[in-house]
Amino acid sequence: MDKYKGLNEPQRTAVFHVDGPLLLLAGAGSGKTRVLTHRIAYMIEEKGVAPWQIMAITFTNKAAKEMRERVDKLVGAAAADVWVSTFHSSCVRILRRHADRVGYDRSFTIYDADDSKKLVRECMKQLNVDPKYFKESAVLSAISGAKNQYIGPAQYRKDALGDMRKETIGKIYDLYQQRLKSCNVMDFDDLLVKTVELFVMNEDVLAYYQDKFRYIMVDEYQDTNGVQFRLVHLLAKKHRNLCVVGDDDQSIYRFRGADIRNILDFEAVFGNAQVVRLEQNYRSTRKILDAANGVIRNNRQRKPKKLWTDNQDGMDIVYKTLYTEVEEAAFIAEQVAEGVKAGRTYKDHAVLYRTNAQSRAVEDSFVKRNIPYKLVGGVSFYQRKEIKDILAYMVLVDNSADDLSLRRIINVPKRGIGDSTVERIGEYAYERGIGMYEALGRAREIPGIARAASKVEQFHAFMEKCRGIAAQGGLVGLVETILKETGYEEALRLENTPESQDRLGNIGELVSKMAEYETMSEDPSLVGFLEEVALVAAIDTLEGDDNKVVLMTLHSAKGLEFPVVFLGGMEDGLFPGYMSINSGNPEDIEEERRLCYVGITRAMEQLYLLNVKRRLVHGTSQFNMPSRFIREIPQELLAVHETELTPSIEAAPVVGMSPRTTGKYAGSLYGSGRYGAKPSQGDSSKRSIPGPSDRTLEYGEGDLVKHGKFGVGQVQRIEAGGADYQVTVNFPSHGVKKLLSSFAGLKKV
Ligand SMILES: Nc1ncnc2c1ncn2[C@@H]1O[C@H](COP(=O)(O)OP(=O)(O)OP(=O)(O)O)[C@@H](O)[C@H]1O
Ligand SMILES: [Mg+2]
Repeated sequence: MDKYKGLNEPQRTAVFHVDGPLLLLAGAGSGKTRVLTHRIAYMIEEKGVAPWQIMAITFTNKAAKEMRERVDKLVGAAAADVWVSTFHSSCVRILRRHADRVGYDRSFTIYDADDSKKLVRECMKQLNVDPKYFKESAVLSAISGAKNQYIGPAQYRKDALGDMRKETIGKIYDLYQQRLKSCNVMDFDDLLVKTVELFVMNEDVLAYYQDKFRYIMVDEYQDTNGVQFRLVHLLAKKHRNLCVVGDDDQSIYRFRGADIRNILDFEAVFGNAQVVRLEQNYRSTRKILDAANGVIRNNRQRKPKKLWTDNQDGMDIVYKTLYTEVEEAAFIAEQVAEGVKAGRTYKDHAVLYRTNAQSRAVEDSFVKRNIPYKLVGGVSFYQRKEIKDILAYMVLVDNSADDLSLRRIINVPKRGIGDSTVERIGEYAYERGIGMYEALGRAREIPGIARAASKVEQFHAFMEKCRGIAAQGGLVGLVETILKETGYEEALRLENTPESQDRLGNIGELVSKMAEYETMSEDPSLVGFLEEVALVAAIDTLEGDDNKVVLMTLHSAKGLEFPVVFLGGMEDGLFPGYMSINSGNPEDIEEERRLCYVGITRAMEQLYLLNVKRRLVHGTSQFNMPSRFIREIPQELLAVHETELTPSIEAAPVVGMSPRTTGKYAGSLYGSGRYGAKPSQGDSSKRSIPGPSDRTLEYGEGDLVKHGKFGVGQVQRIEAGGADYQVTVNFPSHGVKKLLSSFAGLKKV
């Protein structure tokens, strides 16, 4: 039972409560996820629960991977059969076995958002819906919203009666769903919807899984939506051994249908639930935690709670205003470089932002300074054109009913099959109720494509050949055939531009991934590979062992932690965004505030809050006020920098910086010596202090210094003490130390 010594009392209560419903409701960094992993260990080792009877669901693939690793470490090989996965991958696993029970072939394909959008576009075209009035993305998000609430097309159309706009969307939804089904394709939301449908319609299947998964755990439960709730409820209602874990203050996916009531109503839905609250935060320094508490307490819609910590006060939170986003980015790069010089690793640092577009400037500055970084989200690897092209070939080999993939590549690279030919093939197939691929085999019969018929036949023959190769296994062989015989690779090589080189590099990466998949997986198959690819959420590109700075949106940072966190763009209009400021709905600001709370609580030791006076957004300058969330942080927690403040930002507890023209831009936040440790200190220009023995120190109050034993710390006070200086330094890992400068060997970092 030694394993459980590292848990506090309420954590242990939660770990040892195995039977019956359990709600673990607690703030950020209080060890919720840690409880889950220990609970799995406890059930297997102490309660004799079979690993395959345990299902643990997390929100992102990255979180699932991390949980898997932690469980493996705690339990060892015995844990291999525990299902640790996201909702989506659990559903895929279930549907691969039973999709026929909901009218799909088990080899169904999975569409990503981009594919779905294309299909919506096609449906709109077929229904003559004017894209001027209906944006695909809006239609798709309405469809997705409906699916998240488990509302099917029929129900949607019924509810829409009388609302013209909704009626139209209902029609599109209906056709979209038909088209998906006829191509044997599911979109991301369908994975959940169809699994729920499977259980609702097939009692035997449900009973099987209810008995299989006797113990169910869900992390980040505050962000579950309607269909996810149904799924969990169906699975758990027989044995009622359900443990959900979450924090209402971290509910940030309302826009994707997350329903905070799922967690707030848990006790009502599952009677006799044990409720455990955790209040001690183990992740962050006290200052960081106080800042987070300062922000979140402004939300009205929350269960009051207060997190405390035994951790050190830690360093002041750095708040800095720069002039442009380019300077903001340069500043971040500078700080990372300094941190690394002082002994941190790159991956200790994370840059979090509200919108993906903000990453661009940061990336540029990192490239300039040779700082390795990893972008999570944005245009992920699998969204790149060349990757999607090659994968479309492979999807078509796997599932010839997938018309969308066929359309994508029938003339890529160009092989003389024009748009009108493709349309004719589509019409021909549609009239006969067959797939386009089947129609290719009858090219000669298709009216109006006479000249292209032989090209179509050639393409068909080539695809047949590929299917032959695939049937014999050999993924790499298949992809190489595609790359060579279609001329795809050659065309890029001839183009010989930096972009085409880049694309070739990406393709090379894809081939290596396939090779790796083939050697690593127990039972490699084309469909298995494609599944893995389809499930790679953006977050997956974040591999633990890569020593790189992580750049990602606040949304994808949920559940993660980093020693140093930069929150850029702390501006009203960006964070919180204009939409939420102007919506008139206070809930929108509250959601943004929760996101801010999530962001702050990712930081373990050091937090930077940054904003700029002028930001280029879509090519136009925006002049934003500092984010209201900054004002909500107790001012004494912020490191203030004396500077020539402009009147517009003086009102906020702001640190500005002098314009670039007046001198060197603050090379280091502390390094320029113009920062005081406390705002109250007023003048903090302590570039160097003349000392008793006429020596000068290279650091001033507020500076970061490195000590041989204690690591990096922040200078709080420097006092002249006879022949030497007494320097008070706050080391996050060792607390506040008073040192004599001549002995301490402190180096400014
Ligand atoms: N009892 C404990 N003793 C020491 N460290 C702990 C304890 N509980 C949790 N921790 C550590 O605190 C950090 C936060 O834990 P964890 O990630 O489980 O929190 P969480 O509540 O899931 O946070 P979030 O709300 O952000 O998901 C981790 O580094 C974890 O190892
Ligand atoms: Mg967690």
